[in-house]
Amino acid sequence: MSNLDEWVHNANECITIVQKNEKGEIDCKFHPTFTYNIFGDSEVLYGYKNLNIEIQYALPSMKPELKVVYSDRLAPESGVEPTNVDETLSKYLRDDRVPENLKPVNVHDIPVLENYSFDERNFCILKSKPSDIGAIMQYLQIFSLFFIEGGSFIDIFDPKWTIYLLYEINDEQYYLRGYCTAYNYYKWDKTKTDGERPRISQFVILPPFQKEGHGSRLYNAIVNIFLQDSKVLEFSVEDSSEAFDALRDRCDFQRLKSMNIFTSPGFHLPLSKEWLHSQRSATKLPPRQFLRCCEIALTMKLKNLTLLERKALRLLIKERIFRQNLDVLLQLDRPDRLDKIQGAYQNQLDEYKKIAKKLPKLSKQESRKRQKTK
Ligand SMILES: CC(=O)SCCNC(=O)CCNC(=O)[C@H](O)C(C)(C)COP(=O)(O)OP(=O)(O)OC[C@H]1O[C@@H](n2cnc3c(N)ncnc32)[C@H](O)[C@@H]1OP(=O)(O)O
Repeated sequence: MSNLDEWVHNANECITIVQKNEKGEIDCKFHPTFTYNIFGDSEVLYGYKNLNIEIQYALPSMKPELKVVYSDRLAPESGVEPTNVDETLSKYLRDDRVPENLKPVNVHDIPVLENYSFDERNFCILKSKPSDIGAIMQYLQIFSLFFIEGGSFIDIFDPKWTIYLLYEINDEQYYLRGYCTAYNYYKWDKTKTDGERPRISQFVILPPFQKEGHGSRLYNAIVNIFLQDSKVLEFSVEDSSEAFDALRDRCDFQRLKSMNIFTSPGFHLPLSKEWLHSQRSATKLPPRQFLRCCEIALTMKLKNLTLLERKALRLLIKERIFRQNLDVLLQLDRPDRLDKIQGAYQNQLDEYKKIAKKLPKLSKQESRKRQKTK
């Protein structure tokens, strides 16, 4: 047998996802980020030389065609069973809980939430129940495995799911650029019996189109829907990733800024529980995310804070760190616990300073110096 490395391949590098338009022209090509759900934790494929796997998606139906090409395959006498690429991958290419031969979806019929242009290209965000677009959803599910760590298939027939699709429109053809699913939980409230708490579950912008602002556009369009819907009392995010956290912080901070939260009369240290409660409910953010945005804004004002205000900010952040890590911290003796909290506080402050560098500066009014008292 020749060099062993020739027969072993990283699945993420071997697989290429290709989108083709209705004329069969290539729209874009990219690799998956994760394949551990499909091929196991090592994401390794064995037993082929020069292995090349293409999953070709036909737009707009997203019907996939799998093409596996290699120059040589290990013979049975070698004692090594080559990975059954075709069979293993095919199980995930289509959600087999969806009946076959569903009526094709006409993308033009999906309700439009928003249109926008970027770089002289046109985009639209569509909103649908996944079951209404089952013919597309059956093939889209694998993208959550490919791009979200811990991603999984959703039950498209559960009416509590909503899907938001992002398409680029060119010559009246629709090109998929990303999507987001959200699940509608019930939220109890004294004043409302039909309160809802949607949770953003899967959020993907296809790799060639990341870092162009589409993720922020899609997130803001979805949040605007939540803000306009009187039934929605709060919205949250399921198992976020580092990149999505960054996007969320940036978008939430800017929205709160434009809602004048940081110029509200009660926005001063120490923050009162009443102020936090009254202001947060209008933003529909979960308490932790609302507080995080406030802490970022206060960190941006750090230079203008008095010693007492700085102490109040330190206590605010440390108290939150303590509450969030109660179980672990209570197991430490007092000096170690204080040390850990101080370290976590310092890291948090450094993180906020990094985030703040990418945010628009606070206006003079927002970051005004404390009025000197005589
Ligand atoms: C709930 C969940 O599903 S968590 C999992 C989230 N999904 C994933 O992790 C899957 C893989 N990743 C993705 O799908 C995407 O990277 C996302 C969703 C995380 C982000 O989407 P994007 O479209 O890249 O976001 P967006 O473009 O708005 O912002 C990303 C960065 O690009 C920058 N950017 C935005 N527009 C431009 C532009 N025109 N030129 C250059 N940079 C830009 C932003 O400032 C931001 O910078 P930062 O990373 O330094 O903060």
